[in-house]
Amino acid sequence: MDKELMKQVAGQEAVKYIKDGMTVGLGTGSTVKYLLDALGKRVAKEGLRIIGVPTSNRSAKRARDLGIDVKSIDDVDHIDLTVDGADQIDENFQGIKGGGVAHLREKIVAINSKKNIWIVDKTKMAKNLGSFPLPLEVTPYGSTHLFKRLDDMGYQPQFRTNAKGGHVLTHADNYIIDLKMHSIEHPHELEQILNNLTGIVEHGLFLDMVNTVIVGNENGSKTYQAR
Ligand SMILES: O=C(CO)[C@H](O)[C@H](O)COP(=O)(O)O
Repeated sequence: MDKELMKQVAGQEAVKYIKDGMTVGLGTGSTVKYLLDALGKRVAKEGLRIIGVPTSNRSAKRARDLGIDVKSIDDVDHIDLTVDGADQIDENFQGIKGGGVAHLREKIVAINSKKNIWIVDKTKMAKNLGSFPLPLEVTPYGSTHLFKRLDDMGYQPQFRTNAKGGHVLTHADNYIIDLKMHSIEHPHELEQILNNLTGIVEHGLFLDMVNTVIVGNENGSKTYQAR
């Protein structure tokens, strides 16, 4: 089965967790696109009434185009469930996110959700985190000094750039620095270090956050209860 099909089956499985009347956080990325397609069909066919809370302008547009009602996080009083993708998930169900530049909003939505589901294809599962570069959203102001500090700490930083060589900008017009660490042995320790570095708006370590992981594979999908 190819990767797109594995993403699709994970998205289609996740949509079963969404019930009438729920307020649902809508993640970002190519896997979430399949969730949105499946959700849009349920809204159209079954008249499912949900409010979507998108984590990116891309997901907001796609949801609206599919007839899904969307609201900003600040216009809802709770979020029942969030379904999002992930860039890498380790054997303890800790994750890296932010490959799609949306991890600040994704983390805000995730921590304000009663439940979190991640949907991935099987290539995202790993023993340890780190072979996927860890994204940091950083303030442009002082970012060259922060970069040097991260380099001195041995974290192998790299500014994320676009095709024209300019900085990739986040929703908040911040920059992204990716840490090419290859292996993250102690994610909680790294989290503490990054939390204490001024200039990092948010990092892409999502620890102890996900409840359910749905992994698309050759045979369909497998669901894990993480916590
Ligand atoms: O964190 C993210 C965006 O910031 C995405 O959830 C992550 O990059 C997964 O995307 P995809 O499903 O396209 O692989």
